[in-house]
Amino acid sequence: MSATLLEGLNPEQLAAVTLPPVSALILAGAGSGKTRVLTTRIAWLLSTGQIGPHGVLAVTFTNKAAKEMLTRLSAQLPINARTLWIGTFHGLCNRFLRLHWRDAGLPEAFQIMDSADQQAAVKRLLKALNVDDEKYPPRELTYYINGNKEEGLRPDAVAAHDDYSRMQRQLYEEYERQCRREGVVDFAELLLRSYELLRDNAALRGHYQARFRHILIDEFQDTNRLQYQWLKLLAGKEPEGSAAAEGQSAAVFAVGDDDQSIYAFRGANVGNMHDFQRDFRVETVIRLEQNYRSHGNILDAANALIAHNRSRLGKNLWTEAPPGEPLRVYEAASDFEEAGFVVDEVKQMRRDGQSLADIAVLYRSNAQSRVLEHALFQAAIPYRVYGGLRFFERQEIKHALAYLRLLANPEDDNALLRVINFPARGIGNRTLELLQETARGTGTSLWLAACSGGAGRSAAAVGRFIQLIESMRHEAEGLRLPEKVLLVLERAGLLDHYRAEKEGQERLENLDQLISAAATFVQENQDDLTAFLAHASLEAGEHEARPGEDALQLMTVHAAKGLEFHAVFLTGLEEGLFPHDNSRDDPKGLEEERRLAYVALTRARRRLYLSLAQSRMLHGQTRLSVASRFLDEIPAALLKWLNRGYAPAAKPASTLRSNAEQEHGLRIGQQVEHPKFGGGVVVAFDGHGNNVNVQVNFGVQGVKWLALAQSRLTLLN
Ligand SMILES: Nc1ncnc2c1ncn2[C@@H]1O[C@H](COP(=O)(O)OP(=O)(O)OP(=O)(O)O)[C@@H](O)[C@H]1O
Ligand SMILES: [Mg+2]
Repeated sequence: MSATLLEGLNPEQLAAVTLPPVSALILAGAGSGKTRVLTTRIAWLLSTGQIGPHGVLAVTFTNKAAKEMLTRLSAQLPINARTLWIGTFHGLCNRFLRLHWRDAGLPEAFQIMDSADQQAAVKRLLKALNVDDEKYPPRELTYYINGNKEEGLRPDAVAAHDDYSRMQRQLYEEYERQCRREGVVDFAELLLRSYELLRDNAALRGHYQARFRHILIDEFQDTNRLQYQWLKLLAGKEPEGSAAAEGQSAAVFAVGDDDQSIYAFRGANVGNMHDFQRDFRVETVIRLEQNYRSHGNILDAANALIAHNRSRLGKNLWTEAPPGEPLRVYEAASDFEEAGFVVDEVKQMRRDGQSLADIAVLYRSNAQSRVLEHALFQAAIPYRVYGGLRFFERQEIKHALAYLRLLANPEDDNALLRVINFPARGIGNRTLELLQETARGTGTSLWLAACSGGAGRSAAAVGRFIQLIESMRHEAEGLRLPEKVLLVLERAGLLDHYRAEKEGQERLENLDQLISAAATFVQENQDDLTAFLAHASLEAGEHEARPGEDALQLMTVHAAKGLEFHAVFLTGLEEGLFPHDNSRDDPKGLEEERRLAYVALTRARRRLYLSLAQSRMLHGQTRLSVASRFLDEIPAALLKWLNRGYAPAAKPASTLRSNAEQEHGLRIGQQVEHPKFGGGVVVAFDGHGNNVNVQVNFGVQGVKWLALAQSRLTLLN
């Protein structure tokens, strides 16, 4: 059995798969067979009877990778896949805590909070304690809590040197109390709690150390400190100096590529690769240098790109495969045209018999998917957004659409239920039940029930919500569709809400894309809210790939790690987008962006498209952009420009531009300052010359039309 398992492996791979039970590091570039070696080693250990399924623990980076590994193993071997501990760090910790909830001090049915839940919990806490959330912004506090947990620090171990940090520490403590009371754990807690349980419970630790004799970890370069500490405990390397643990530690088989470390921004510590060699006295470091995935030109491009990074462990990848075709570069006039290009090429490949599932469209930021999805929708090409949601299914988009639906029709119960308490305004479940009862009793909508004052104790809060919707409806009259969208985002408090969230940046970018979607809709169709809402529902559901249906794969570059496809489109290769604005001025950040680009290029087996757009719609407006430096870092001989130097579109795609914009630099979404009304955002303007009128949303001060010449407005950005 093991002979066929090992067939086709190259000598280094074979050596790695059949290593004796010692700790080892497999350091190798993309597509060199790391994941394959890891899976094959598990199969080899099992099939040669060196260990039973219960003795293996393997960590993957995604749930999908875990599932694939399990499927492959149970196809190869007569084993019950469920006995194998294969999963992500979070998945494995969850499994561990479910088994030992009592020892871990958790309720049996503890619930897991995702990051949005956690943020909401922190906000609730601040409110309950009457803490000023401007002084202690929820986002910052959540970051503080998670950061400490990832360092393994409980409140009593956190250093605090002034009043502010003492308060933070106290809030951390209160937050923990609240979680305990409610029986919930956040992501960081899953890990920390598992770690502490192993650390403090000698019997359990002994049991698991004796059990898991082989621990294997894929994508080791992206583990964080706490994950590494947890591994050390599990493998019997902790506590330090404990003689009992020495000599019987598990064999840890770590597989990684420093060039693909792309989660430093979330605390991943590539230094773990170095520490691992020291802590586990690793004597065997195996390098795999043959790439089996990509054609030569693709590999050469990736190698050349990553060579621009300074901090590397250094390795060189080669392939026996032929050079193949050059990389195809397409410079589009606009993001719409870029999407059109992707659609045309996908159609052609489909005609040539290529399955859609083996084609991936990659982008740096989630919000970029909107334009691509729109083009695919129009071309009726089924697609799936991998590792994320389709644009119109994203939480923030659904919230914004629900407000818009209420503007169009306040008696839309679903929309009302979605946002009556989002952002939180103190309207609880009991109030909603009461409203629903009233509505049922009188056979009316929730809106009418709410208007009739049937809201019990929270009547005032409900009243304010009704007022909010009414005033938005009033203000929206006569506004253009994209302006209506912006008005809703501002007035309903969605922008403020997500600005305060730790991971809110991506959601803000998506909301921004909703304004752009509205602007496009007006251009292509009509300026009508109801029609736009219908369009959004259709696009959300219509061409959704059915389970099992062949579908194009859309995803962020982060989500593509470890995967491979026949053909890959890497889109949006523009300065500011990729490399991302956030990292351009920071050399470390730039190197991480380059590693990310390296991950993207190395996903392709045979065909790689690189595309960029000279203009892109942001905030409902067209912005011009410059080609990404990464394109210059790939040798020109490997690139085939399909249309170099394409002239920008003669007319900007946005209809929001007007004379005023040129003369006064005004634009929708612009921040302004007024001596009397304070800070505001431009929502509309018209007229020209000396007669420009501008409409500004001053938040609590209301939305006002001002004559620009006399307004004493300062334009801020
Ligand atoms: N010895 C081999 N012979 C033929 N194909 C191989 C061999 N080793 C690996 N492959 C194939 O090469 C491709 C890349 O392998 P794999 O995904 O394991 O690489 P990896 O190093 O894990 O890549 P990444 O760094 O992107 O995660 C897969 O299709 C795999 O089946
Ligand atoms: Mg891999």
